Formats: sequence, C-alpha cells, structure tokens
Amino acid sequence: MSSNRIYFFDTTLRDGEQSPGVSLNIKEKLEIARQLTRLGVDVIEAGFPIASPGDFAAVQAIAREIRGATIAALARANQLDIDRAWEAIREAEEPRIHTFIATSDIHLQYKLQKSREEVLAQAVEAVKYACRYTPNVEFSAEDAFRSDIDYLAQVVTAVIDAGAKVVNIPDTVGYATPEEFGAFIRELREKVPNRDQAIFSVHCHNDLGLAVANSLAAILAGAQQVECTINGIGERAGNAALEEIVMALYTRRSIFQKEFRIVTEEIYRTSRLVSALTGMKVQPNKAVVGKNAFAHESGIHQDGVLKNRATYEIMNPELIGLHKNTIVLGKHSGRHAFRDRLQQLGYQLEGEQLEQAFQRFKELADRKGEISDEDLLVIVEGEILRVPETYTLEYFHISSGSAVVPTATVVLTRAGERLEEAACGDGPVDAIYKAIDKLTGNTGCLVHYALNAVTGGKDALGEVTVRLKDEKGKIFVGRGLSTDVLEASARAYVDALNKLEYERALGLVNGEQVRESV
Ligand SMILES: CC(=O)SCCNC(=O)CCNC(=O)[C@H](O)C(C)(C)COP(=O)(O)OP(=O)(O)OC[C@H]1O[C@@H](n2cnc3c(N)ncnc32)[C@H](O)[C@@H]1OP(=O)(O)O
Ligand SMILES: CC(C)C(=O)C(=O)O
Repeated sequence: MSSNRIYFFDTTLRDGEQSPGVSLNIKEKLEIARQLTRLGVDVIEAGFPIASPGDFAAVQAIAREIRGATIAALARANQLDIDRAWEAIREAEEPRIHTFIATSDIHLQYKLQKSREEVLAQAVEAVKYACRYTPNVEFSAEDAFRSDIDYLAQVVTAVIDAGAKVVNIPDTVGYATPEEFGAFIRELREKVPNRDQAIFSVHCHNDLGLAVANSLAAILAGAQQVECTINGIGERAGNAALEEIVMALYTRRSIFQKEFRIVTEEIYRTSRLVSALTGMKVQPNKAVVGKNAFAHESGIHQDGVLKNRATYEIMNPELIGLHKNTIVLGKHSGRHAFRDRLQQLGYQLEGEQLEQAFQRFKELADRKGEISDEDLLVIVEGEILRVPETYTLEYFHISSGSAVVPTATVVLTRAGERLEEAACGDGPVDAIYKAIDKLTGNTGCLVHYALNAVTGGKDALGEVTVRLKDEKGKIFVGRGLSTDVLEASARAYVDALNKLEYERALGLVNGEQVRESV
C-alpha cells in the first residue's frame, strides 16, 4: 500500500440512492456499476442488502458480474445484517463487509439508547463476526465528527484490533469546517496507536456545502480513502462529489502529491449516466461536470480564451472526457458515422441496441436536422437503460386550447394487442396521463414532472423526467425524449410504467420472491 495513494470508495449506489426521490432498478444499478469500473473507482458500495429484497438482488448481481473493483455491502452492527451482506457479496472478486454504528453521544442517547461501553462492545463484536466471512472488513463510526474524540479513538483502536482493515470517519451531518476536520483526523490518528494497521477513510456530507473541502482537508491530514458519490448525490444535501475531489487532486497536484487510479476521461460520461438514471439533474454551474463549467459567455473571457485557454480555464475539458466535434451528424448520416461517434463518446453499442438507437437517431434527425453530442447521449442512454417494453406508445391525439377542456386519446400496444382510451384533464399532459392510467390500470401517483431542453434553439429536444410512486411508496423514474414536449411527456410516463412492470416481473416489488436471473 503506497502512502501516497488515495483510494476512491464510491457510494453512489448506496448513499447516493438515499437521495429523496431516487430509486434505481437492478439493470440501472448494474449499468452504473459497469461505468464506475471503467472510471476506475477502487470500491463500489453496491447497497444495503438487509434493506429490501430489491437491494439484496442488485448487490448480488453486481458482485457476480463486476470485476476490477472491490464490492462493498453495508450492514448495521448486528449478525443478521452482516449475514445478509455477506450472502449478497460472497461471489465478488474482492468482497468487503462494511459495518457501522454511531459513536456520538446524541446518537447513543436518543437513537440507539445504549451506553458508550455497550456500543464499543457491539462494534468490536460486529467486526469480529464479519471477519469470520472475510478479512476485508470496514468499520464506520457514524456521526464520528460529533463524537468525543477520546471515545472515538478508543472505538477505532478496538475495531482495528478486532480485524477492521479500513476505519471510516464520517461527518454524517456535514457539520465540520475544513480546518476543524483536518485537525480532527490528524489528532484522531495520533490517538490511535495501531493506526498503521488500517486505512483511514472519510465520508463527508454536504449540509454546509463543505463536503469536498472537508474531504480534501482530511487527505492533507492523512486520510487514505475518500467516500464520495457521482455528482455529489446522497442523503439530504448529498455527499462529497467524486469528480470534484479527483479534479482538485489532479489540478492542484503540487499541493496534494497524491496518486489515484481514476480515469479522469470517464468522469463526464459517468456523471451523465448517473444523472439520467437517477433523474437528478446536474445544476449548470456545478463544478467540473455542470453544463457551464467550461463555457465562456462574456467578451473579455472569450477574447482571453481565444488567445490562450489558460487565461480562464484551469482544466482541459478533454481531461474529463468532454470533446468538441466538427463532424455533423444528421438525417443523411449512416450507421458507420453513427457508431464511430458513439465510440468517441465512449459507447460500444452492438446488434439490436445499436439498431434501435440508430432508428431513434434517424427519427429525431428527420424532425430536427442536426443532432448534437448532447442529443446523442440522451438517445444512447435511453437505449442502454430501456427495460423490456410491456407497453409501447403507438399514437396520441390532443385537443387543447385556452377555451377548451384538454382531451387526449392515447393508443398503446401490450403484447401485440391495441389498447385505446380517451380522457380529459387539467392540461394536455394531465389528459394524456389520465388516458394512460385508464389503459394500464395504473393506481400509482405522479410525484415529479420535469421538462428540460437538451440543447438550445427552437428545435431543441425536450427531455421529460417523471417519478411515479406505486401504492407501496416505491419510486419509478421514467424518461422521454422528443422534439414535441407532449410526446416526450407521454414517453416518459410509459417508460416509468414499463419499469414498474419490469420489477413486478422480476418479483422485486412489494417484497415478493426474488427471481434468480436479471
Ligand atoms: C448514515 C447512514 O446513511 S446509515 C444508512 C441509512 N440507510 C438506510 O436506512 C437504508 C434503508 N433502511 C431500511 O430499509 C430500514 O431502516 C432497515 C431495513 C435498515 C431497518 O428497518 P427496521 O428494522 O424497520 O428499523 P428502523 O429503520 O425503523 O430503525 C432502525 C433500528 O436499527 C437500529 N440501528 C440503527 N443503526 C444501527 C447500527 N449501526 N447498528 C445496529 N443497530 C442500528 C436503531 O436503533 C433501530 O433499532 P430499534 O428498532 O431497536 O429502535
Ligand atoms: C454509514 C455511514 C458511512 C454513513 O453513511 C454516514 O455516516 O453518513
């Protein structure tokens, strides 16, 4: 283990999925795990297997398929959680059990209702128990930063003695400031006599917008692993954003002098994929991956960049995988040019997937003319993420205006059967959704609807993201893309329903039996 090496522990699929309104199915989780592997993360925290049969199945599928990264599963400090975590990850190339318990007095008193002695004993017991399955055990002291540092040091020393190979020090509620957190990690390390027998890790939340700054301060203070998520998604205000930590380490390498194995050129693609699948848009001014991160709007800046990029750019956009392209793709382009551009964008589509994406590209090019890389990415992501279609949108007709009740007629096919219904609504989208509900018998409710223009101009593609909540509260994200926003809205809704049907078919909705194959 090089002392200069920083290990990236990605928890997009666990803490990231704890973002309100986010729910990923197995196919989506696998797709993200594959991309995280290409990105070069050291550890993928695939989920919390005890949480639900769906979580268990997703962690197991990732453990079975992914090679080249450690696969971690979260478990509370008890035998049932640890057994379940191990069962899910046992087939991984490099499995890791990640067990945790809180160490702050506020958590002990109110949440766990246990004394310090009891929690210390439970932490040690859990680590010893997990070590019966694998030597690769990580222990997290939840709410570590608000814990008494001498007690925390006692717990950390004891779990290392019990066999933990990684000890994680979270700022669970994002309370720390960088100077404080750096000093905290430094002091803690000094107070732990067996510190050299484990990797020290940090896990920072972003409640005060300081998660990345705190993670970097911890690295300077001796932390060797950082836990983070793509686009910084996660519980409440989110986690430290992986892409920001990586680019800070790279761009300011004279300060940090750290090595890591992240392939920076995969950052942009990973960010897009996670945003597309979770339905969580990246804000335009977000560092590194925001739409405006490399855009220069004002004259003085443009003049400077034209003369020398370094005047206003501290990072080369190509470093994160953002390429400018001069070849125009449009309705006269063929499969070779299409496939070639996809390869440049990092997608290797073959066979049926390539054909479907190509057909979709042609349909859009017919309506839109020039297709940009942004448009292409949306098409490809849609294709990769497509679940088997229970319902296919064939046709819809809208009657709407300022003085009429909006009415929609929708035609879907289900297993070759043509289904037709009409409904009125508060607006045209509402009317379409009511007609689809009648056709499919959907009783879930729409909890989120967002319309986003993929590129600029009046022929911009409209991308609609919806979140549909079923009777048990499970969320299904659907996406639709079209130059016509009503069509994009209809497609997004049908996509969400198809995902719901897909999970039902797998037996993962409402805690039913889990089927073996995914
Ligand atoms: C900081 C973090 O991000 S931690 C991870 C948070 N993630 C999640 O919670 C994922 C989703 N969670 C779930 O699906 C559920 O909460 C489950 C399945 C894990 C547990 O569900 P339930 O058994 O119904 O318990 P519930 O969530 O209501 O309460 C948590 C219980 O775990 C206990 N607990 C909390 N943390 C720990 C821990 N690290 N070790 C042991 N016990 C713990 C609590 O004290 C409480 O116990 P009690 O029932 O004796 O009061
Ligand atoms: C379980 C731990 C690592 C966590 O998510 C936190 O403390 O925020």
